[in-house]
Amino acid sequence: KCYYSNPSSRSGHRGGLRLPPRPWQLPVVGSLHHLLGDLPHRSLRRLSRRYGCPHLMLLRFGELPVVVVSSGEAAREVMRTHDAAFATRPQTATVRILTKQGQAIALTPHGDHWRWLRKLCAVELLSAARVRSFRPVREEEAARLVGAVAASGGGSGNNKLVNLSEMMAAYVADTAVHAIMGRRLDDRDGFLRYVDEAIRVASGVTLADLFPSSWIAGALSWRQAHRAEVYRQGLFQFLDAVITEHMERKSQDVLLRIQSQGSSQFLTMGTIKAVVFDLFSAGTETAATTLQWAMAELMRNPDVMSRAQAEVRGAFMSRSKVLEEGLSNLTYLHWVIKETLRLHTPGPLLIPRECRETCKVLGYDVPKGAMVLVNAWAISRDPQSWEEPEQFKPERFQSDTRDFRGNDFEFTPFGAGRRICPGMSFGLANVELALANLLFYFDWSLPDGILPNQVDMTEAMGITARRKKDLWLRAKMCLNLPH
Ligand code: HEM
Repeated sequence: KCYYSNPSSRSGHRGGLRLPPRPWQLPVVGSLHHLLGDLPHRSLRRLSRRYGCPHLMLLRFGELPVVVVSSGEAAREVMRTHDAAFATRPQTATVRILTKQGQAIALTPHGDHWRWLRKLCAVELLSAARVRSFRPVREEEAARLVGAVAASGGGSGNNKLVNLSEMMAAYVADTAVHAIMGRRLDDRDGFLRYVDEAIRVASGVTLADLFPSSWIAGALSWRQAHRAEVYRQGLFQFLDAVITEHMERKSQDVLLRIQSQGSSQFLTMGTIKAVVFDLFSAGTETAATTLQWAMAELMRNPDVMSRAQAEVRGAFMSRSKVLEEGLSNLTYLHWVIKETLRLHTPGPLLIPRECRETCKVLGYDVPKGAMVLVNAWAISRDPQSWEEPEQFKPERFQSDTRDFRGNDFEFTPFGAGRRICPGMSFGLANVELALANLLFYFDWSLPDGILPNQVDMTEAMGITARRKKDLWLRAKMCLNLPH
């Protein structure tokens, strides 16, 4: 225990700063050993509880200071009170390689380029009017999802197991691409492989990031850098083909229209590709993950499934199909989605931020340059803020008016402040329509021999909280498909 700092020195004053408390550290690696063996958001919650750091905790990954935010109170300070000071993103070596040819939005530092693209999202790409205009695309893709489930085992009389995870991921990818580019991709599976790889590559931290002062670490990082470079080149070739074909068809796509008018210095061809991929990837993984957990929770909680299904069928039975304009009346389904986002926050640590200037948070100094991780997953399961936090109970929202739109800091699956997700309405519209359709047309059951409380809820290793195993279910069609 020779490296254990005694409790009184754990929130030390150093260089005139009152730093947040920290668990014991090892020389060189700092706090990294604390994260071994479990998912990052789970390890960080365990650490903050064990070492009595309920709000803020200071870690060190190699030489890099990392501040972890674990309470709604501290999240409010970071994403509202001092939002401007925390509105930039760390530029790791991998991020620099990935954004060499064009900066998009999610990983881009705070500044004019990012501000301009956010405005473009708010006004053009993801505005409420634009999201409404995608309705025919969503309805077409939701009908295809229902058709695909019926064809692969859910048709009447047929009751085969279907890989619902795979089908929902395909639906979400097709909807995002179809809406943004005007049609589906021929090579959707190739695209999904790039998204998968993007999340793995972008979340990688190299030795050079951990030990910026060491040339040896820099030299040893070449292999990771090379892998990121090869990935970037492959991705841009793929996007070249997609965008060239798109331009040849002269689609009136917003990004290309603005670029052809030369109305901004920021919108180079490299930026267009990067933004298109940012929107595809940010919109695909998160919404697919939400749908997969929602269906898994419904299977684990048959009473919730019955109530949600009764609501959807009651609302649409007379019209024999699900219509988007009726979705806003489905209060219970909306609670189911909220509860899914609370328990299974798709980005459990949001996207890392960086402190731009030393800043006082709840009496502690967060040093300039520190990476800041908001553990939104732990905060939305915090027993100080939520009753029975580990239980899936959509009814809690009957009396609890907290929402995920960035004003309730105990519940921020879309982040908050300047960096809040600009695709929230688009993502939710995709999730709601698909879920309503799946519950309307089919009765669902588990594979033989599996009881509701045995549904596997293991999360996969990584920075997103996706399911480790695909969800295989039996679908029995209850209503005829509309012609
Ligand atoms: C259920 C669906 C979704 C969830 C849970 C989600 C969640 C998030 C989160 C947690 C962040 C980081 C916020 C922060 O750092 O404070 C984010 C950022 C972002 N999201 Fe989403 N997202 C979803 C859907 C979408 C969709 C459909 C799109 C676009 C098509 C999108 C585009 C983006 C972009 C561009 C950013 C970066 C914003 C910036 O850095 O300024 N997201 N999202």
